[in-house]
Amino acid sequence: MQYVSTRGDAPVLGFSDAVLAGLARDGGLYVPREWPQFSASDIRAMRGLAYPDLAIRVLTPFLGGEIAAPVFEKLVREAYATFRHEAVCPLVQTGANAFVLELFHGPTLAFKDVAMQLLARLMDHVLAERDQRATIVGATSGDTGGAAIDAFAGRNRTDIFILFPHGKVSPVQQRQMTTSTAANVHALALEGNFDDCQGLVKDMFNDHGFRDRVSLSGVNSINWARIMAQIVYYFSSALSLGAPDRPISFTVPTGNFGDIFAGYAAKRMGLPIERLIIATNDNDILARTLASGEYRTKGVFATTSPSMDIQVSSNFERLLFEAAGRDAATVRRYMNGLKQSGAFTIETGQIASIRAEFDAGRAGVDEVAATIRSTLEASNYLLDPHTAAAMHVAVGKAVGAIPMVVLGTAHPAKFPAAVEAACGVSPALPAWLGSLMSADEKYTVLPSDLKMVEDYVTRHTRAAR
Ligand SMILES: Cc1ncc(COP(=O)(O)O)c(C=O)c1O
Ligand SMILES: N[C@@H](CCOP(=O)(O)O)C(=O)O
Repeated sequence: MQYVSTRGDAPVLGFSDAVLAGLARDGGLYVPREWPQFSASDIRAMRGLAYPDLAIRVLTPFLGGEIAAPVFEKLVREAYATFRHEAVCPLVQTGANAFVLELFHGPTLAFKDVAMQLLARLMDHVLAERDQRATIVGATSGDTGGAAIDAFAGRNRTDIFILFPHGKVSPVQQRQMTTSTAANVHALALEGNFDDCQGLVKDMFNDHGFRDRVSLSGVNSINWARIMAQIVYYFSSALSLGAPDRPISFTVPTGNFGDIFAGYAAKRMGLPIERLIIATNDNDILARTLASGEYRTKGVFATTSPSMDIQVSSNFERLLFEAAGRDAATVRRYMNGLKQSGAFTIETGQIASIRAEFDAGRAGVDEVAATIRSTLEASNYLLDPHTAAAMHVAVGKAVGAIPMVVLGTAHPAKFPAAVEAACGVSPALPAWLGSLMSADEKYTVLPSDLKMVEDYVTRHTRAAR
């Protein structure tokens, strides 16, 4: 398997190089040259597999033979042994034909753990084989940072720098980043919002001198391996509900479009998915884009679902590449428009092809709170605000007998204030995270300034040449 850039002007890479590359050198995102295919009988044969075995089956075609089967199996088993639920990603019924796919049983209580635990092990393996080190720089609106720090803490071949928007993440999210005692972990509170953090990370990748000097790698969903690992739970949940003999729809709380793009990938690989529904909060750029065909950024609003407070939705570029028939020139034109004027208009045929697969809806802060309350009353099920945004959208989009799976992307205890304000119940952190809120915090506040962040990284990484 080879990986090509959505902007068509970067080297074509094999799997291991794509894992280390993060962003392509032309500013684009890597995608597999073709989608592995599973027939209905291949999918039927996956029924009953334990999650790690399913992951091995679904993901092996992406490796292109670069990682020996016993090694990959060991990495996968170790990654999912960190989860505290036997099913890894269990499916819970919350209504007639309505389900929540719980993705928050990993070490940091968010869906990011599913991919990050595997990615850290894959990177370590590739770096060890090459006897190299890497500097990881990541941006977070709250959950990626904690998951990445947990997965990479103490790893000898990587130093990790996480940029989070100062004062704009929940206290639990912040402490998951700032209480690590590992010497290779650096939490950086940036004066700005998530889009500023993500913009700086991309600028660092596009500064090739810096990139090469520190052997830069990325752990955001710009890294193909993040998306890849997230494909598996679309298969596991659909199989539980009768795939491939029954189509399933998914509603996904969406920010950077990584999670829902993994669903699109699963569909392209043969999984019978009826609709992929994008749920946004008040930062509704994707819902507006689907309605109007124009992608137009406006300011970021702070909401009770802070991890979705995003305007520049990185992985939408991967979808545009597919919708444009993999024409990199079209993607470059759109991305230039975004850079120059904060907007671009999607060609008519392309937006029609996106609408054929996707639907979208928005949940405002009051609707999120009302959904937390009503779901608790009706189903005795406590939602976090991100999952609640998706639940609100899903209710309006459910169609007849087709099961609707809402992706449960975070544990409610990560957002106790918003949950308590909505329904009066303050969810407690699991006992094994008990010391989190009293541990000492360590982080550095930096302005949203490329040079200052690059200088900080250069001074603190062990990978600088
Ligand atoms: C809890 C939670 N839900 C939803 C999202 C949105 O996911 P994505 O960025 O993959 O669209 C995020 C952040 O990524 C998140 O942390
Ligand atoms: N919501 C995310 C933002 C970064 O997304 P990623 O999937 O690209 O890492 C977060 O919680 O940090």
